[in-house]
Amino acid sequence: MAERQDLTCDVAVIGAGTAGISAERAARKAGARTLLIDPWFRGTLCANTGCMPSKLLIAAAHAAHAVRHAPVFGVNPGSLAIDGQAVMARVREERDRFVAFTKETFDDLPEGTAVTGRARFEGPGQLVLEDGRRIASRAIVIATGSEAMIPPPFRDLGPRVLTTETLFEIPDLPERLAVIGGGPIGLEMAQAMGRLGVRVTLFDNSTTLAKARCAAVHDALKEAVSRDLTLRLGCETSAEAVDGGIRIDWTGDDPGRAVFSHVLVATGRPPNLKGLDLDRSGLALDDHGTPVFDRQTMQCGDSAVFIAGDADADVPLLHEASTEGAIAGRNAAAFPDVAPSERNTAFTLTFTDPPVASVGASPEDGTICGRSDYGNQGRARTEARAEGVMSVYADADGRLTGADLCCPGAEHLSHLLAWAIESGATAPQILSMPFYHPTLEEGMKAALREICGKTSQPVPESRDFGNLPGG
Ligand SMILES: Cc1cc2nc3c(=O)[nH]c(=O)nc-3n(C[C@H](O)[C@H](O)[C@H](O)COP(=O)(O)OP(=O)(O)OC[C@H]3O[C@@H](n4cnc5c(N)ncnc54)[C@H](O)[C@@H]3O)c2cc1C
Ligand SMILES: NC(=O)c1ccc[n+]([C@@H]2O[C@H](COP(=O)([O-])OP(=O)(O)OC[C@H]3O[C@@H](n4cnc5c(N)ncnc54)[C@H](O)[C@@H]3O)[C@@H](O)[C@H]2O)c1
Repeated sequence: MAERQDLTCDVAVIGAGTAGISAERAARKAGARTLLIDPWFRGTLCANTGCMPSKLLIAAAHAAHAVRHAPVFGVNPGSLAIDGQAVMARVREERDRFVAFTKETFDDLPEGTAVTGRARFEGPGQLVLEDGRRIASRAIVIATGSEAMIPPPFRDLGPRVLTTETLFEIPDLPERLAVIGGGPIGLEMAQAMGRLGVRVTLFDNSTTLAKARCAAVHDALKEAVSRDLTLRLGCETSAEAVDGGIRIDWTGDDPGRAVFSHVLVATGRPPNLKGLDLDRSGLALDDHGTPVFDRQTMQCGDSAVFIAGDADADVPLLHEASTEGAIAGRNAAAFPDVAPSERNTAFTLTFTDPPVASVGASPEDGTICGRSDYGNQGRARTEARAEGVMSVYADADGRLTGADLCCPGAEHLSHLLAWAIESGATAPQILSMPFYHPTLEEGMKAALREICGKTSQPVPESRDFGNLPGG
């Protein structure tokens, strides 16, 4: 039998996804000898089964929608034919390119850094791989990601029940799809499938989609997605495998039953910590079994263990995984000289059409709110996509604190608002910036002026405040 080769390093990173790659890189940059441990090194969740394949499917849906919408402009492209197999083949082909890019990162690692295996805690600060090799390290970063949660009624019903681990592997578009869960995954995939000609019903046991914080934004989102799919909110579902599909029974205002060729379960992604034997780690765990940590240092208590990405269940988003990895890796290398880092303004963006975004503080009592209606906005009208709203929040001095939006261009407008909030800008300061005409950005002016009015902040005198020509 080959002799076991224990491994030694300064920083051991568990998980080679976005957070782990970033942590290893940051620790190495800080001078640490690192190990990056993963059972597969398959590339990141983002590239394989997350952000990128989902956006590829959405891109196909946009193309179908544009063709369907073209007659509004007097452009008649003829009848629309969607080749489901070609749609899915392109998703996989382009996805594989993204995966190959992320895998190139592993080729660039110094010799011996990548360790194939599954790590778990054997004791405080002690890691072991399933083949028995032990890892001696000064610090550890946990970056094991998240996994799809499948509620009991949908378990063990066979391959017709999909998660995003399997959705992008289906050879053809489903005939009739039930989507369980109206969070970002459910909404993005349900609308995309609907636009690609799939009959889609989206079920959520809550009455709020995408955890929307603003009623006007929620109404706009509901109205938009209802054009592409059937929404059933506030209902419980049960499911059974039957000939040719999965039968779903639902409760609620309009209870019923239907058979779907496929079901996509998108009911949340808890952290993937099960196999880590955290009970042996000596770390303080919360009620869900997740290590208690400081989000400015990513340190778990005062231990030499750090956590980053979806594994910490804080903000399961790509840019946060990457930032948290960098903070955790740098601090793991410097341990015990751990330094806090400023975190970015909270920001979520769901890629529906129109997109829905939340930035910064929520519309709490005492916050000033200004609103822009995009239902008649000039540039949006030229493109026959005038709909939705933007709510912008500010403190009593007119300083922007948050925003909720569901309107054309929200993907970009929400970035501008996040940057404005993070730079501490006030409504009058943003109003004195240049606004080109005709643009979707001009639509923001109404909300900003309303904030000026409500906070007695002067609208800049050198700017006209009448209605814009054309909308
Ligand atoms: C369908 C979908 C769409 C998404 N779209 C977006 C989007 O548009 N924008 C956005 O910001 N976010 C999006 N996200 C979220 C984003 O993809 C995640 O927040 C991010 O990829 C998490 O990165 P991570 O490094 O934490 O996890 P991962 O990339 O999953 O990495 C975890 C790694 O840990 C490894 N691992 C697990 N257990 C062990 C162990 N015991 N030992 C060693 N290794 C282990 C795994 O093999 C894996 O490689 C989406 C997610 C999904 C599912
Ligand atoms: N554009 C993006 O940034 C993007 C896109 C996709 C995913 N993500 C990330 O992935 C994470 C996971 O996404 P998600 O949409 O799976 O989770 P989520 O937790 O955000 O939403 C889950 C939804 O499912 C509903 N639900 C839960 N249990 C249910 C049940 N038994 N029956 C019916 N409905 C049920 C919830 O009410 C909720 O609306 C998100 O938190 C997000 O951070 C981000």
